[in-house]
Amino acid sequence: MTTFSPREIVSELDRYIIGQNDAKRAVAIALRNRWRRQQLDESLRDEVMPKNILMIGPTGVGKTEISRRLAKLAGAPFIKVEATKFTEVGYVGRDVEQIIRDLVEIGIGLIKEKKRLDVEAKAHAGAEERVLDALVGATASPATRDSFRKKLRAGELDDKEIDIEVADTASGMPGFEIPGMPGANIGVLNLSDMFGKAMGGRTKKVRTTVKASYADLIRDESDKLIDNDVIQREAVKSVENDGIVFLDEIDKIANREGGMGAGVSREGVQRDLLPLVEGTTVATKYGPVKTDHILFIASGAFHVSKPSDLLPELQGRLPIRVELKALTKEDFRRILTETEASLIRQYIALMATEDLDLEFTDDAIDALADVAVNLNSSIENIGARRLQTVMERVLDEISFNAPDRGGAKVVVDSAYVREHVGEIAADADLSRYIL
Ligand SMILES: Nc1ncnc2c1ncn2[C@@H]1O[C@H](COP(=O)(O)OP(=O)(O)OP(=O)(O)O)[C@@H](O)[C@H]1O
Repeated sequence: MTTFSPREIVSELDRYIIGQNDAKRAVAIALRNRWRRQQLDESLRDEVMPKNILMIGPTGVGKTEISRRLAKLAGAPFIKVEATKFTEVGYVGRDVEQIIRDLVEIGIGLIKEKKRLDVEAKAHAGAEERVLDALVGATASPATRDSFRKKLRAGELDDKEIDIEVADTASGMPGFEIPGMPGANIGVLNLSDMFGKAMGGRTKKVRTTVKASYADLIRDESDKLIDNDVIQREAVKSVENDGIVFLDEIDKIANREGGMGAGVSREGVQRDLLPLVEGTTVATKYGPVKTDHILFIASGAFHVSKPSDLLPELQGRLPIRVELKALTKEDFRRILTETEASLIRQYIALMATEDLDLEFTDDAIDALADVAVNLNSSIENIGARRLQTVMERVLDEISFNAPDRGGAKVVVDSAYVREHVGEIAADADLSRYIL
């Protein structure tokens, strides 16, 4: 849980996402509200429901990115699901609960990672002992052990091969779901957990180098140091209080009449989703999870349908509406140059690994933005995603030949950009396939 103020949250998001201020503000307030709720007395705390958000805007303009970055900032479990997935043939109503089960798995991963960091030093020490066991045997004299320890720490034994025994994470009895009863695999999995523990878990022998063995051994040792029950309890709590569900393509299920052949009707999917958004309890293999305080961010372009086509109950549960704007050429320029992990920075860094000094002139950035905007308007508007395809094409040759050109400096200017994508971009039919 972050203690950032809404202003600080927005400025954090500004590092990665250009523009879209309304959406950033809305999610910043939602996140701050969670912190505020936690400060309340228990009795009032349960009454405060999250104000879920409906993001309206064309594809590729930052809806998912804003939500994902927000979750990262908050250390919150985050999941993105396409609402249309539930209209497919073969889905049954209660499948939507799987969203929450998946979110808990994500929560478990996050908490585990956090706990692993807490016990890292101890786990590293344990791993070192096991490497020494593998090198000199568990019965070697303390003096021998110490001399090997010195060499080990000096990195002199890094490439030596050893046999180690680590937990076989792929093992365990397979859990299976009973059709029509999602979550009914609980018993089976608990059994395998129980047997796993009673038998000390299944292990496998692997031959590896000293250096490479550490990752596995540290994971193994930290798993011994962290208590699974605590992780599960904390993960459920974190999902209940901090979880964020991003429901994409909500506009595609917004049609009220749409009875659709063999698939589940769109209104049916809305009805299935409603309890989750309103607050229900979902059975997971880690115990019941209440969805009352999970934040839902629904998103869609709403080109054809309107938010008012959603079921009234669902509309009421998505009270905050924000509109995201289509990106302009200037936005594209800024996305290329100003964001923390911009494509330009990524390519420069990647080429630097080949000792190639890559540079983009200002007019090259201009040309890249220009090509992307033109393609978006002539073929299909896919928003900032267009930059990826354009950049890939422009840099294809440089990227392919980089290993042969170590030490060189390559300057990409507007002429270079036009030379490499200009022709394709001008030919609408060709660009449909290539850019
Ligand atoms: N305003 C922006 N600033 C920086 N990068 C952006 C922006 N908008 C989109 N991008 C980049 O474009 C890609 C697609 O954006 P995103 O996933 O947020 O799309 P979206 O609006 O959620 O669309 P969809 O609903 O189709 O998923 C991401 O890699 C993201 O980093």
